[in-house]
Amino acid sequence: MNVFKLLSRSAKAPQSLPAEKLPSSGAAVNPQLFGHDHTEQPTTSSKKSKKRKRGQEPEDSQQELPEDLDFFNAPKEGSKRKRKDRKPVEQSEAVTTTENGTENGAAEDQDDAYDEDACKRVLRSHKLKIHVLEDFAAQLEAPPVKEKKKKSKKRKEKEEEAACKAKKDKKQLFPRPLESFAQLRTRYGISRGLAQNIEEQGYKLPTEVQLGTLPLLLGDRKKNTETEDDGSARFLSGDVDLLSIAPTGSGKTIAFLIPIINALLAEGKESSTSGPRAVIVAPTRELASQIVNEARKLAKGTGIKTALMKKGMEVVERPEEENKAEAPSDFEVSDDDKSEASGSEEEEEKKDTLPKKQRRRAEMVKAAILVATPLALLNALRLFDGKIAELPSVHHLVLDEADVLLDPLFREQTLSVWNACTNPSLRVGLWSATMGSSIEELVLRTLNTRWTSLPPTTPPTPRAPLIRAVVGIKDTAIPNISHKLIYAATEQGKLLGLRQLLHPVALTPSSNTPTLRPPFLVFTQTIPRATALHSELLYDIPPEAGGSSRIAVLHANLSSTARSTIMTRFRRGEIWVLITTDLLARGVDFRGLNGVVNYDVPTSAAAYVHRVGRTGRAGREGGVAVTYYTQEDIPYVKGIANVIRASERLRGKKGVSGGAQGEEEGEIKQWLLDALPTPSKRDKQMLKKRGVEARRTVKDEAGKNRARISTKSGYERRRENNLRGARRASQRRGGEERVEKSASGGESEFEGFED
Ligand SMILES: Nc1ncnc2c1ncn2[C@@H]1O[C@H](COP(=O)(O)OP(=O)(O)OP(=O)(O)O)[C@@H](O)[C@H]1O
Repeated sequence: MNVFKLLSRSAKAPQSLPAEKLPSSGAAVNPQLFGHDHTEQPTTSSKKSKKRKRGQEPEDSQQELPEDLDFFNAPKEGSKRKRKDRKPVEQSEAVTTTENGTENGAAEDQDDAYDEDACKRVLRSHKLKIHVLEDFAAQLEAPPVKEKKKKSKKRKEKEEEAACKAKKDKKQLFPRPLESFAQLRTRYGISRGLAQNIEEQGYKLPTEVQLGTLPLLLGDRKKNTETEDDGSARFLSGDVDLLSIAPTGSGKTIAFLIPIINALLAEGKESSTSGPRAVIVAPTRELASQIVNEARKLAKGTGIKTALMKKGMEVVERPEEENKAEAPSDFEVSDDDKSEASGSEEEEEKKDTLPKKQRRRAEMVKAAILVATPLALLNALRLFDGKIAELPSVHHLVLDEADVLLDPLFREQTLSVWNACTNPSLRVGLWSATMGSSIEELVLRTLNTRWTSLPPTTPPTPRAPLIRAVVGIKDTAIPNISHKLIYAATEQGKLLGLRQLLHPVALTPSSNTPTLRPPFLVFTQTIPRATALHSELLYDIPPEAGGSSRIAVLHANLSSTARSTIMTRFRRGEIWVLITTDLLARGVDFRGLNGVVNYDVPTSAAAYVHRVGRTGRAGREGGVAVTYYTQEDIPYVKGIANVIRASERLRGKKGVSGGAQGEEEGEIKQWLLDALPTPSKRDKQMLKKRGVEARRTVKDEAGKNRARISTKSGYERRRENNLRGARRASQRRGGEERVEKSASGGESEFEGFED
């Protein structure tokens, strides 16, 4: 008897969730994950907030919300400025208005009520920790002197001492948290156009990562002018490099886009012609195009353009000879690419009237913000002689999903892009929901190398500090979803389990299977497994419910058009079940996704965090993450079980330390954690690199990659194989007979036409 099977059977049947609590039923009243009350009521140093536990309804949730909190509802008549009436905001005007002060000044009066204790309390309640990274603090205390001579022993010792000291007094910062998006204009003086766009997007209450990092990146003007400076003013000037680790779906995208768009607007029109001024790198095309959409919405009407890097676009001027060699006569930029390249529709219209030959040259990116995958950008930067062209115009570099971009898989490409951004005042932002310490070290090393290789300036330019902001517990899944870790024993068991999820019977409260309503994502380890699972499940959805059109597969081997069509259909709700690989594990935002199924276990704890983070976005409750594991996966499941337990601890479940009595019971019991083996470091590395060995793709006789996912037993499959073999053999025999006949006087074979 298998102990895992026995024990997982004993688990309590999960209760079905009320319909209104599903992610697909709409946006959450509050997008924050922790410490809601501090932002619901303006906090002052004298007021203490009452904490509400996650999952518990706010007292007034049934009542009508105050207007400033009712931001997810349709705008009431007359409450919103009409788009048509809005004049495009001139960049210069935006800056002038900003400099002249606030539009209504309403939030300014609250500023004085906030003292440092209040800041500390709010940041703590939102589980937000902000530090200046140690090495940097040490170096700021003793700025690096570029030495020609070898360091003396004494000097080395001194430096080590300074580093130790800095480590001890690790500098924690307490910037004034952003209470509402309205404060972006009143306190941080962002441009009016940008503020209007934020308002039109319905964003009012900032999430944890936004309330902590926006003040850091926009620069707290007030703090800088205060005389009683405790030394933190230089870190709050806005001129910082940032490492931000915040839960999935917590709104990191707008947290890095708002400061960039604002800075570009402040720079003015003059610099708009000299190449991209901000580069955002993302690991997949899907994520990159999502960022482009977000940026375009935020920068609408401001004159700031955003482009998605595509094949055939250029970011640097090439010598004439290279252009000739690089533009083959049959090359033409697709209509789609063209509009992305310049971002201006009028320009595109003009170009369409040009003779075809003139349009054949690669499109030059004119947008101020360029979003790209590392490889696409690197290809565009690669010169004829193999060298990488420089991008000195870039002042802002963002690595979204920084840990995967700096992982060995993308590392070389990402670092090449980073090093191509040669502007000495380049500010870098690294964002992700997970960040290993080795990645942090790599970031520090890279920044150090870049700093020491800069030519000396007079007067010396102060080094920008590297600040790290962490929301919640690092590398943990979001607390607002429920996790099911199910032992399925075999591959067939997993398929049966998934079929139960697809079958409407699974939705009844009495059912012993998890409740999972479409739309949901199903993750597999490899592309062949995703396609095999798709063919197996293709006819599982009844025709009355839409049949095979409701289920689709998305992976990197599909054309980009097919990929974007599937994404659009899934977002529209036409596809209910999307089978995919880790291609969609990171960053992609499907707001109303009800669940995630890990059909194959993720290859690391971080991969689990990102995969399951596709549901429960922006504080939505009711998302479910189902993970099946088989006998082969047992050596690797402990990491995932630990992540689930930590997430349940954040949620406050019973049976998990920190959980209160009377709360729901946690999914991961102590006996399971005790029973699961701890994988070695090497095992973990191998798993990350190769996945579960038993699930790796095998090549069939025809040399094609095949993955077998089927409910058929081994006996049935053998019988079918034998039959197929017999049929092939008889066909071969028939063919040989025909050849023999033709050789002995039959029609001669066709041997081509004579000249
Ligand atoms: N302040 C806010 N209020 C309400 N919704 C928000 C807010 N900020 C962001 N959102 C929404 O939250 C969703 C998730 O945002 P986003 O994709 O930026 O998350 P993320 O932190 O980058 O997630 P991931 O780690 O998965 O990449 C988006 O639909 C976005 O529109």
